[in-house]
Amino acid sequence: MAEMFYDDDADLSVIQGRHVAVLGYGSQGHAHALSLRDSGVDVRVGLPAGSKSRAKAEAEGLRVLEPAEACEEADLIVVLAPDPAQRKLYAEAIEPNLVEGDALFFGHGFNIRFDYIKPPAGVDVCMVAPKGPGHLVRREFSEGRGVPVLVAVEQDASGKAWDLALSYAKAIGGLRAGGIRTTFTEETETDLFGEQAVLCGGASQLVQYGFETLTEAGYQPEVAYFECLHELKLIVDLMYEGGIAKQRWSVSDTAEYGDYVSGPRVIDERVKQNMQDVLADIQNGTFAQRFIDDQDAGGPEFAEFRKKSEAHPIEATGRELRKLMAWVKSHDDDYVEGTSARS
Ligand SMILES: NC(=O)C1=CN([C@@H]2O[C@H](COP(=O)(O)OP(=O)(O)OC[C@H]3O[C@@H](n4cnc5c(N)ncnc54)[C@H](OP(=O)(O)O)[C@@H]3O)[C@@H](O)[C@H]2O)C=CC1
Ligand SMILES: CC[C@](O)(C(C)=O)C(=O)O
Ligand SMILES: [Mg+2]
Ligand SMILES: [Mg+2]
Repeated sequence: MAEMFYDDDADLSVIQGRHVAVLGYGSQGHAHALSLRDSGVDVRVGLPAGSKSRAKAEAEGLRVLEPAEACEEADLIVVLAPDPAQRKLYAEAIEPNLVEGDALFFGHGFNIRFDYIKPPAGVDVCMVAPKGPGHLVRREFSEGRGVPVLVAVEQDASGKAWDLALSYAKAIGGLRAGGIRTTFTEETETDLFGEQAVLCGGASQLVQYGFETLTEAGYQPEVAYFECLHELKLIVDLMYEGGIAKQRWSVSDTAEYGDYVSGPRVIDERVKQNMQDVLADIQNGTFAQRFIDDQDAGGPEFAEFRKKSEAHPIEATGRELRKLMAWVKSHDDDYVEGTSARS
């Protein structure tokens, strides 16, 4: 059984006694910076001079400094820039400003797990990794709820790193939903697996294949969109509330019987073998190497993938239909319809 932690297990005053630099103000960065601030923590944001995010952070009343300046002022640095940017950010802005007694925090273990960052002794190295997108981490916190977190200590130089990590997790609302004690390795490998095989890669491919199968058979794209994408949220909401059992409780017996007959036909044992192959590539570093090599070359493969996916016909159909459903709207003012890139 996992070791679980809730609000009563953590002392907020621990993180309230620190000076925090949040590096990056994107999906996770804005959520952590604003929720730490709202929890009474001294926060500054570190962003490069020409950063597009500067105006957003300043509009929220946050102090924004260059990353190196923010790190120099702080005794706790949380690295929430994109994973492939972290190695250079660490070498240029973080490492020169780390002193004994400081703490280095991450929202995901990628750079520690794959050895792109090697922190010095004398520094606590911790992770508070939300199990949800940053925009939801902030939305849930603001509404008095929270997104679960995985918490890990890689290096306990102070002897108090665990209490510090738990206090941080409480300050961003993670312990309202529950924190699980883990390791950087377990978090990194399971997170990469989940997003590739199930949550993002698996689900997106399933939806696109469903849409293609119906439209290529001559059915209307709008019907295919409602069936394969729009309704998926409503079905997943039931799973979120009560597991797969509750979803099966609510759908018709026809759907439930079809689920048992055709689910394993569509997602057969070869899919499980594919998942095992994906997991092996994560564990042996093949995926990390491919991603970082592409990013180091300016991301040509990434840009090609993104362009192809944005051009899939399901996106255009969905854009038109969502305009007609006033209640289906983006909660995020800075989201630009039709793009995967963050503005
Ligand atoms: N996205 C998510 O929901 C989740 C992310 N994580 C982890 O959190 C971390 C952050 O990911 P995510 O929030 O998606 O990142 P984003 O892509 O949203 O981060 C972009 C932000 O980082 C800034 N940035 C880019 N380069 C630098 C730099 N060199 N120095 C400082 N700031 C920089 C960007 O500035 P500009 O505006 O100028 O581009 C922007 O503010 C990663 O480790 C990720 O794996 C963990 C759980 C979920
Ligand atoms: C599912 C994708 C994720 O792992 C997340 C939101 O938890 C990410 O890296 O963004
Ligand atoms: Mg994740
Ligand atoms: Mg992830």
